[in-house]
Amino acid sequence: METIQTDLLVIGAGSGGLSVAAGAVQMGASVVLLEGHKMGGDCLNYGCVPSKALIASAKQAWAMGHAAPFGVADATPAIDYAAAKDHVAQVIETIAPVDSQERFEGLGVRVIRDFGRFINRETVEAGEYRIKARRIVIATGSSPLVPPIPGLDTVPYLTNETLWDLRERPDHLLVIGGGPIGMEMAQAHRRLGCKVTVIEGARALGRDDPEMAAMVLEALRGEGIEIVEEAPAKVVRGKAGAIEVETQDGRVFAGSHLLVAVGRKANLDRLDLDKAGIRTSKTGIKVDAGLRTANRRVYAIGDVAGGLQFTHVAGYHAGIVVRNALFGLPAKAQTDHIPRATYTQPELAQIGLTEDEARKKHGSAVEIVRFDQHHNDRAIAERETRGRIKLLVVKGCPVGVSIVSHQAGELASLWSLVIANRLKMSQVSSMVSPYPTIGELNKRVAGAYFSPRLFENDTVKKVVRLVQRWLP
Ligand SMILES: Cc1cc2nc3c(=O)[nH]c(=O)nc-3n(C[C@H](O)[C@H](O)[C@H](O)COP(=O)(O)OP(=O)(O)OC[C@H]3O[C@@H](n4cnc5c(N)ncnc54)[C@H](O)[C@@H]3O)c2cc1C
Ligand SMILES: NC(=O)c1ccc[n+]([C@@H]2O[C@H](COP(=O)([O-])OP(=O)(O)OC[C@H]3O[C@@H](n4cnc5c(N)ncnc54)[C@H](O)[C@@H]3O)[C@@H](O)[C@H]2O)c1
Repeated sequence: METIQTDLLVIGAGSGGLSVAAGAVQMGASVVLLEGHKMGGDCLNYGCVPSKALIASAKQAWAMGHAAPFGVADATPAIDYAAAKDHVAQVIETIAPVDSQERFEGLGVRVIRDFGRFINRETVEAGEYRIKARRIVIATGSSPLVPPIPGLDTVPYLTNETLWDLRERPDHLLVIGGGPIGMEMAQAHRRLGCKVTVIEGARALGRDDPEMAAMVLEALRGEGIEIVEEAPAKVVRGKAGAIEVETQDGRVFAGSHLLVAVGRKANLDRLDLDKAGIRTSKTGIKVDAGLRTANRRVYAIGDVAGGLQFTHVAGYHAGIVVRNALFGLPAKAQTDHIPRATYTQPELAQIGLTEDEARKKHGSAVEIVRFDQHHNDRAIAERETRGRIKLLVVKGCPVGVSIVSHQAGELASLWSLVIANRLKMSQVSSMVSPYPTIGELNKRVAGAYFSPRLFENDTVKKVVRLVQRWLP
């Protein structure tokens, strides 16, 4: 067994771990990176990248069938599901070099392709190596949660780890779980010609503002997706090609394939965390605001830290840990300004607080401003008029923004900047957006905030009349 001494040991080469390793090594630290499975982790291999690639195929198919209003005859797309999966594989292959072992070794990181487990508070073993590190970052991510639904273990089912290898197009895809994974994959498959039924135990897109989620759900139902809510799956039965899901209210839904998308579980099992004095909760590793675990030498970031589970959050955590572990700076992870988007069409984005959360925190001080996308000229030109921005403002500063738009994810970044820097609405309204862009929506909602203050204000009117009298 070889013993290695290093400044920083990173366990897991996914979105979070790769960002820490790249940042730390380029700032002069010696870095060892462990990866037991695929470089790039969930996002590249089983998550964001393949899902967005399949959504892109589905969008092409949809556009072909809905071109007539633009003066281009509709065509029935000849969908080759296996070829769409080839597209998915090519997209992964194109991005993979950025996350590869070769690239990281080129940066000076020592990459070990094995699973790591703690043997004491400062040492981890991986295969033939024993690594002793000044600081350790756990970035082992999460895996699909497979719920203990009776019968599930007797039928073939898909998760986000196996869906990408499926070559035959499902006739009828049943999806258990109406969260982001379930809804994104439901629409992609519907547009690729499958029947789709989503079985959701509570409210579909339930983490989002109900008013905004309802707009997306209406659009998805309009495309022919059956979305059954308040119907927890109780029993699963059947065989390949003929699967049934019975819900708690006794209804039975039959389909050819089943996708299970009911959330995630943190990857803790292989780590032997008790040997390092690291504590866990139901959702993952317990960390403080600086992402430090109960063992002060060890940090946990990304999905395994049990909070928000997004690639950009793992990347943000990486920046916090680099500041803490390398420079000893007391950086803290905030959540106020973290955006998220679900890439259905229309997309659904949230930055900061939802209306419910804002009312709980700020009570009657919350002002709500809405601006609908059908007033946006570019949206009208592109026939993408479904959408709304809903802005929550407290004492002149935005505290939350919910967006439904075909470009909601693109519109979100501005509001992250605004909330992160506690900018005021007056500063947002000083921005000029090029015409005609969907981005004008951000400016127009700021305008909608000021309109009543300016146009329905007697004092303003008196001042204008007075000034006009004196002007030459
Ligand atoms: C279908 C799907 C779609 C998604 N879409 C989006 C999206 O559009 N936008 C977005 O922001 N997020 C999205 N996510 C979430 C995103 O993929 C995760 O939040 C992100 O990958 C988390 O990064 P991470 O570094 O914490 O973990 P991961 O990327 O999962 O990386 C963890 C790595 O650690 C390795 N590992 C585990 N245990 C050990 C061990 N003991 N030793 C060594 N290595 C180990 C694993 O093999 C893995 O490679 C999606 C997720 C799914 C499932
Ligand atoms: N666009 C994105 O950024 C994106 C896309 C996909 C996934 N993700 C990340 O991955 C995480 C996991 O996504 P997810 O959709 O699997 O999880 P989720 O926890 O967001 O949603 C799971 C849904 O399954 C339902 N459910 C649970 N048990 C059920 C049962 N027995 N029967 C019926 N419904 C049941 C829950 O009520 C919930 O609505 C997300 O929270 C997000 O962090 C992000």
